[in-house]
Amino acid sequence: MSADARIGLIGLGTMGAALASNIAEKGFDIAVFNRTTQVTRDFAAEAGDLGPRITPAETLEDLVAAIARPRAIILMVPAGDPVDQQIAALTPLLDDDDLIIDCGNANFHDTDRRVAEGFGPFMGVGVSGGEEGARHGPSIMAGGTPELWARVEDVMLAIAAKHEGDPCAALMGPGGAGHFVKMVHNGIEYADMQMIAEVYGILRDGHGLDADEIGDVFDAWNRGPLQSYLIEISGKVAHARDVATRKPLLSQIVDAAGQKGTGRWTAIESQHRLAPVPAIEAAVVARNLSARLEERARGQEVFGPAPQRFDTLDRETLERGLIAGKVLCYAQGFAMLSAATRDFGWDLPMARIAQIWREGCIIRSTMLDAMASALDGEPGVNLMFTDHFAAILRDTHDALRQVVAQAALHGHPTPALSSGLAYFDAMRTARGTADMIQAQRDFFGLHGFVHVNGKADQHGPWAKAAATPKV
Ligand SMILES: NC(=O)C1=CN([C@@H]2O[C@H](COP(=O)(O)OP(=O)(O)OC[C@H]3O[C@@H](n4cnc5c(N)ncnc54)[C@H](OP(=O)(O)O)[C@@H]3O)[C@@H](O)[C@H]2O)C=CC1
Ligand SMILES: O=C(CO)[C@H](O)[C@H](O)COP(=O)(O)O
Repeated sequence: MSADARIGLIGLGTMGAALASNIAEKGFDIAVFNRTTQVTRDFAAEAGDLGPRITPAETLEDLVAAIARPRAIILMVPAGDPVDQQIAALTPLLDDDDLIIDCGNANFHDTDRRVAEGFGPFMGVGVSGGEEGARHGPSIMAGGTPELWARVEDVMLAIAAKHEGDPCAALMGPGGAGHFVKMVHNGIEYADMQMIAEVYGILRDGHGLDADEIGDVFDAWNRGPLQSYLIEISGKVAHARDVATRKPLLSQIVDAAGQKGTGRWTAIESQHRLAPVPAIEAAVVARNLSARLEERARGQEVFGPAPQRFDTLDRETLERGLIAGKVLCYAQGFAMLSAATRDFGWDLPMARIAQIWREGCIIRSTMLDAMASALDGEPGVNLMFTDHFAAILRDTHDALRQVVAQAALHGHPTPALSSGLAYFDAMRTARGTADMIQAQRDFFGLHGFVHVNGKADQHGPWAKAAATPKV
């Protein structure tokens, strides 16, 4: 076997097979390996014109032998133990300077740990865009040193999606930075999807539209300010038919959402970073709640069905409410990235992140161009406060309020939209209600508070009595 492949790839599943084909199509020779050998054989057999650029390997030894030194090997296997298992199996076969690149959705803490373990050069790279993105151009969020990035940058830029010729691939920072950015990307994805699902519920159960009519609404919105991949595919799925029954496909799908963890990790990590992302948290909770099918059915028996028909919201208000919600999803996500820059000593390229999300990834949206511009001069700013998005929110927050209020009055759960609105209102309330929290904490625990006169560690009149030991 000649050792001339530019790169290797392990894991020919949905993403790995597409990524390997993309790499070969861009002119790089690639060696591939899959745990189940038949998958490797089938992949090679179906490679067509790309066949000459693909070396199928049936053992890890053959894979390693087929790659030019210093080697670079992509892992595209499920996050967690499979990655550690592959690293353990590969490491004894590799030279000291061979590079392993985990392109799956790893938890960034695992990526940091793997780098710290020092088994050899290692990068954690977030790849977004699903199968189609991986095949024809994903958005790539790389983590690692500039030296390691330089070794694979040509491949990554070649296979990435392009926005007006600009590759949607960049180095985010060291260690787990790439996987952190991908995690937050997925958090925004969860919140955006949940808001769309909530509006879908209002159109279906509130306005009584059928699936095709709902599809038409999303199609129309995709020609306006909401234009984005998720709105586009929402229109397509609404129009789709179930192959077996010819009924609208949506009506044949059990409404229990799956999840692999990235949204949950975003919500958990946001708490550690003290970076509020309530719309993302609400979206994770909504997925968890959706899975409680039996309890929800019981609740309907006990209380009667919640969502009622209503016609007190017009389509334009719904669209404008969703625009406000969408801006708030991204604002929360970018604020979390900003907190990570602060906490981890990273220098996440905020504007560049918005740029590389403009194509290829699941949360691509026409809004990202303006987000990139807004973050360019002021990377740490909350997008809510930038001229462009403040103007949009001034124009649309009332619509979001109408959507949330009307939905609540008519029994439609809108956790993500409601959380987005509460975030907006909290973030524009200079004098909130935490004075009560601080006084309560001081009352029962003598935790102290800051007085408005500037003095810290102050106590209420109860302090002396509370401090006196009981006899
Ligand atoms: N699907 C998507 O839209 C996206 C997925 N990702 C991430 O990409 C990664 C791969 O996902 P995807 O392609 O969808 O997954 P698939 O389930 O389609 O494929 C998984 C691949 O990993 C291999 N594999 C599974 N377990 C092991 C193991 N213990 N050791 C070695 N190989 C193993 C499988 O081999 P075998 O054939 O033997 O089972 C298969 O090739 C995940 O981290 C996922 O989160 C990232 C972006 C988008
Ligand atoms: O990373 C992705 C897209 O960006 C994957 O599609 C991921 O699997 C989506 O997350 P989940 O399965 O939790 O919905």
